[in-house]
Amino acid sequence: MINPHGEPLLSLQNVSVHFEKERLFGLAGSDTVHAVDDVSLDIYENDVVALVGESGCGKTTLGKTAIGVQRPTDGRVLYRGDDIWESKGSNGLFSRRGADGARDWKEIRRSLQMIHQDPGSSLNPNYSIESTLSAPLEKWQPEMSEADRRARIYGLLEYVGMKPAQDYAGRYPHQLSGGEQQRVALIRSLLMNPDLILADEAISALDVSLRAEMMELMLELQQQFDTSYLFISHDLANARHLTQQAGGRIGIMYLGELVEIGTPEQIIHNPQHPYTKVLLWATSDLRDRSSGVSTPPVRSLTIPEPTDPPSGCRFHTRCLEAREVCTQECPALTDHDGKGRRTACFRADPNHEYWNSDPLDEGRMMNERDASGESGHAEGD
Ligand SMILES: Nc1ncnc2c1ncn2[C@@H]1O[C@H](COP(=O)(O)OP(=O)(O)OP(=O)(O)O)[C@@H](O)[C@H]1O
Repeated sequence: MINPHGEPLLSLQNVSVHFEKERLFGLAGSDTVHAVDDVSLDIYENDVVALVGESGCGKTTLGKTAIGVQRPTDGRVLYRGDDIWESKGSNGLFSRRGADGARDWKEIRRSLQMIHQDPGSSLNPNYSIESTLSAPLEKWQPEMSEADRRARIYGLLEYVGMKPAQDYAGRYPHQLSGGEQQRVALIRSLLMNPDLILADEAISALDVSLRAEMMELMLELQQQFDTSYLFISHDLANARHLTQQAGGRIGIMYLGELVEIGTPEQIIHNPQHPYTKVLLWATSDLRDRSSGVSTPPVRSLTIPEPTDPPSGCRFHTRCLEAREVCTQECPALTDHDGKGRRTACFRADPNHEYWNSDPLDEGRMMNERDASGESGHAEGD
């Protein structure tokens, strides 16, 4: 899928999302949160893309922007070539198939679905499982008879291991385990016949033993329903598990930016971006124990605030490899070796002036940190 053919299903073009945040302690004015900055990403039919990064790096905001739930402050999101915000209308409240032929927003909405970390909160507690699963079929396949609908729902419940289906169909969400609720949420999304499902930390709340099972199920159902997944996780090991089997890609985010994207093979076994190496170090299942490195490969544990991202490469304040040029210039996400993987780091370019740049002036860095009051937060806060 790294060199996919055909038009992208979804194309994020230079997408930024900024939020205005009131200042604390009654201070006048607001700060701008750079939740997502200048991200471009194409997602194809039957694609699987996993976004990974530490808490607050913008994964959810980017995912919601991809499915049209969050409006970008800059850039465009195209669904099969149509700008989804033009289809949605300027106030985001109405749908239309305009004179200019813009695609119907309702069609886009159905095509881009989401499952959450907590399925309990997205399943209506007053509806039985059968009613919950009937609703999308009644809406999108109104010609289907009641008997066929029931057969379809029972068939899927059995397929995901909820047997006897008749018993489960009559239950209410609170009568299911977390894993069962998540399977129902997945089936409900799939019954909308979507092109893409945003799975935002969809397996994080499950017991470790159930996570692999849920990922297998997602992949099996992907084949049946012909859908793509945008999978959000803070866990690189889960992202690898899912993308490896699906021939997908892992995208690494740092402070609102996509800093590296490639196949799981490229990201796990040959990472180019220093931040990807930090994530690998922090993932006990993937850490290279033979390296004997017992401390994280970073200069500083402090993660800068998204209201005040560092100049140049945003990772330079923590990067062990940073040089002076990294404090001034922002590296573009680039395919440096023509193998499809893109990295936003000067070190991936053997001809970049980085290699002649001076080492970082530690004294100046310290002064800058002091001057800014070291406003960031430490990893794990
Ligand atoms: N509606 C909002 N208003 C203001 N700031 C927001 C809003 N939504 C998100 N943010 C901020 O944007 C940044 C990115 O948040 P986001 O939830 O996208 O990150 P994330 O990587 O998904 O984090 P997590 O893994 O903790 O869910 C954070 O600093 C967050 O506080």
